[in-house]
Formats: sequence, C-alpha cells, structure tokens
Amino acid sequence: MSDTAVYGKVALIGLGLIASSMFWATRRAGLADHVAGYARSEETRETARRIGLCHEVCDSAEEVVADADLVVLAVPVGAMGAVAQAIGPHLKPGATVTDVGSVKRRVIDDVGPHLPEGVHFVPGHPLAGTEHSGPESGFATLFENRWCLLVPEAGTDPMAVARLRRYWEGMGALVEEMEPDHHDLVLAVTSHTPHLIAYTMVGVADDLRRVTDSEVIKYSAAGFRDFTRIAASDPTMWRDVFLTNKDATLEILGRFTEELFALQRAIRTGNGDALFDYFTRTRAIRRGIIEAGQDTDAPDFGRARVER
Ligand SMILES: NC(=O)C1=CN([C@@H]2O[C@H](COP(=O)(O)OP(=O)(O)OC[C@H]3O[C@@H](n4cnc5c(N)ncnc54)[C@H](O)[C@@H]3O)[C@@H](O)[C@H]2O)C=CC1
Ligand SMILES: O=C(O)C(=O)Cc1ccc(O)cc1
Repeated sequence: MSDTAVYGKVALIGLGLIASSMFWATRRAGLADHVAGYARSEETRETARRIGLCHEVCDSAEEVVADADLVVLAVPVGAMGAVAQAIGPHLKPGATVTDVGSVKRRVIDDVGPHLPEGVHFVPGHPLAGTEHSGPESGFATLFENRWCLLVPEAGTDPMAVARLRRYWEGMGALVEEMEPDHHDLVLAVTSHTPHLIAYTMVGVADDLRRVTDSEVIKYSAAGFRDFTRIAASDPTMWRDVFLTNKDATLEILGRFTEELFALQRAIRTGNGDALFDYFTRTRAIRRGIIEAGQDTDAPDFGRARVER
C-alpha cells in the first residue's frame, strides 16, 4: 500500500452524490490504492466511466467487492438489505463493510444478517450533503469539517472502527461514535423533520401559486429559497428516510405540531408576549451555537472558536 493509503482496495456501491464525493476525496488524499465502483443502472456506470469516477467501474456488485478491504454501501436506505444480500457471499474475509445511510437502526437490521462471520460491519453517516444527486454531483471537499457518525455495535473489532475513522478523517471529516437509536432520534430532530417541513412549505406555496400566479416564487425571500433548495432533494432517498425512521420522525413531528398549535393560538388571540418570549428563546439557541464555535458553515469549524 502507498504511504497515505488507509485501505488497499475500496469498493463503492451506488455511484451518487456521496459515493462520488468519497471517490474524489479519496483520490485527492491518496487514501486508497484502488477504488472500484458499481451502480445498478447502465447509464450511471457509463457516466462514471466518462467522467473518470473510480479507477474501475464494474458491471456487477459481486465483481466490485472482490478483494475489497472496504465496501461502502451508498444506496438509498431501503435498498441496503438487498445489496448486502447480493454481496454477502463474495466478501473477502477480514473486510470491513460500512454504509452512509441517513438512518441507522434499519440499516443495521437489514444489512447485518447478510454479512458472513469474519467481516466487520461499521455503519456510518456523513452529515454532509446537498440537494443534488447522481454521479456528477460529487466533489472532493464535501466532507471537510463535517461530522461523520460511526455507529458500531458493541463487540465490533476496535481496529476496524479505528481504521474507518482514519479514512473519514483523511477525507476531512470530524468523526464521532454514536448509538444507533440515539442517532435516529437526533437526526429526526436535526435533519429528517426539517426536510419534511421544507417539503410541506414548498407544497403549500405551490398550491398558493396557482391562485397568485408566480408571485410566491418571484418575491421569495431567503428563508423560502432555502426551503425550495431542501425540497429539491432526491425523492427516493427521502421516501426511504421517512419509511425507515418512522417512529422517531413521528415523535418529533408530534412535538412540532403541538408547538405550532401553541404559536397559532398566540397569533389568533393576539398574545404578543408569548410570541416574543418564544422567538427570544430560539434566538438565544442560534447565538449559543455560534458562540460555541459549532456553526459548521463558519470558517475553521472544529478547529477554532469563531470570533464575532
Ligand atoms: N444526499 C445527501 O445529502 C446525503 C445522503 N446520505 C445517504 O447516502 C445514501 C446515498 O445517497 P446519495 O448519494 O445522495 O444518493 P444518489 O441518489 O445521488 O445516489 C444513489 C445511487 O444508488 C443507486 N441505487 C439506487 N438503488 C439501488 C440498488 N437497489 N442497487 C444499487 N444501486 C442503487 C442509484 O442509481 C444512485 O446511483 C443514502 O442512503 C442517503 O440516505 C447521507 C448523507 C447525505
Ligand atoms: O443539504 C442539506 O441541507 C442537508 O441536510 C444534507 C444532508 C442530507 C441528508 C443527510 O443524511 C445528511 C445531510
């Protein structure tokens, strides 16, 4: 292996935003000697070959995992189990299998049973992405200064976990370990429910647009534009997120609607104090995030406190 390489051969399955970003980041830092990729559709494989995505593009999942030291499942959460079933018998003994899915409990339940003895399973989730998808959407810097959560079950070989950590750190990520159910609840709060709210708000505006012609879009302010960006995210991926993180999302959505009703009541009854107090509390939260240096969009996140 070269001096910088963490793995000899990496296999990427599903050549979309995350896998393509992983390839460019891996190549840039020399983190693997060889990266092979596989995507289900012929069209995606052709695109990958055309743009030089991966050192080698294979025509089957069995072929791509042959001799791989690390196998990355980068398909929608609902497809992880079927992919694991297809590759299980072809994995190299001692290899590590990881995934990048946005939900962890379901992936562990769906993938784990298909992996043979002697293969390490270290589920993961980079908290980095965009609203774009497909093989041409990736870029080498996507994971820089972003969290990547590793979710190994108790008893997983610590060497396999440490090696995957080094790989993600090599791609610029900040790595932490988390327990799967806690991961799914945290992500329901910070990512999944906010996406659902964005989808809903854009849907509401779209209904309204039919009444007011294109005014809603034409005069949309920054907040709404951010909603439209998020609501442009891949429908398959997000369908799977909500179907597979059902309980946590419903729990947070229940709390959300309770708060929304409280604010609705305050507006209807003209309770300005309630609205003012609520907005004061939420503003303090945002300021706290920035003062703690935890705004990942701020420069040098994780390395320096932000001076304001
Ligand atoms: N997009 C984002 O912002 C983020 C996505 N994730 C997770 O990463 C995973 C991949 O997401 P993206 O790269 O954004 O998706 P993407 O839509 O860009 O790419 C997914 C790829 O998987 C392929 N695929 C779909 N079903 C398949 C199957 N049954 N067998 C083989 N290939 C199949 C698709 O053809 C496509 O090439 C998902 O599990 C998602 O939850 C994690 C962090 C951020
Ligand atoms: O584009 C955005 O705003 C995101 O929130 C990206 C994202 C989407 C899904 C994930 O599981 C992690 C990150």
